[in-house]
Amino acid sequence: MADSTVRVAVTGPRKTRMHRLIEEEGIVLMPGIYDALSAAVLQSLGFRAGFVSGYAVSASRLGMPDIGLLTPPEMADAARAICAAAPNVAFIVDADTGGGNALNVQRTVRDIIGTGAAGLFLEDQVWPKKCGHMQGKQVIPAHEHAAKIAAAREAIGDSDFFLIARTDARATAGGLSDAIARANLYMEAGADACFVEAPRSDDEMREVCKRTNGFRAANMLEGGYTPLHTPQELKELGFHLIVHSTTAVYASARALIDVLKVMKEEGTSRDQLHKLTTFEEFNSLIGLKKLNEIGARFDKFQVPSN
Ligand SMILES: C[C@@](O)(CC(=O)O)C(=O)O
Ligand SMILES: [Mg+2]
Repeated sequence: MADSTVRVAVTGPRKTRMHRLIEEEGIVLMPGIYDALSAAVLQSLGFRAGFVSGYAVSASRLGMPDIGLLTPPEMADAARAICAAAPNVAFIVDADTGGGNALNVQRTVRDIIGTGAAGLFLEDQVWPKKCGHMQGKQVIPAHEHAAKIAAAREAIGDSDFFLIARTDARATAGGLSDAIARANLYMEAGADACFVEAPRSDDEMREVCKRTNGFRAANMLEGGYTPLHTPQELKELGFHLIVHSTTAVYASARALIDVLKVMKEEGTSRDQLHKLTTFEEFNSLIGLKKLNEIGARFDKFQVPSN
């Protein structure tokens, strides 16, 4: 029988950045971002954690949907730029299926640790995978994914890095019960948290929280299968981590469409300045002042006088 209590206190020797955030905040809100600029915005607003979304990186980097076209090195490259642009934010990276078998998973995990990220998601879909809220998903056998989770755990070793095991089985013939059994198996294999993707109602979300062990993640994808909730509501249901995978990329797309549509019609941005950041605001967002100060210190090389 699975433990249904919401456990927040973290005991034992492994306590990563993410464990500490969960302990301090009770539930950790992670907007999905996709490049250095969106990461800088997140940091400037004071978010302590963020999610490098495969869906959003695939869209922003390739201009393509989340159907398994983005490769693990492309994702690691995006994560590197993101972590560098927002060093105060703990990022969880979407590693999709990890790129193949246990050996691929270990290479992917080490690459992502090298980006400075705080953890990753590893899912049990058949490659090429699909966004969890699209039709036609398939999953690999549970024991195979459990082995991939164990391989990821071994690759993590003593690193300050958090492992979230995701299952997409809710959408397959096994349904919610299989998804819950898989989540618990993956926790036994060494995950720090589980993520049952795309429950379809509050009742299903409650069931997930009642019957899975350890920390739990929820995905609030606008237009997806899962009802949208506030952090407080999700905490009461029994979740500890929230990813908002699509909010930022949808907001950017909306803003770009609206402003550029008018520009196409009118040929100027003159009447839309209120919809844009200002020159000063934008330069400040991406750290111009600090860089100018550093540059000024090295303007002239002076030999220290004795
Ligand atoms: C969380 C997600 O994997 C989207 C999804 O499959 O639901 C992402 O890439 O943001
Ligand atoms: Mg994804």
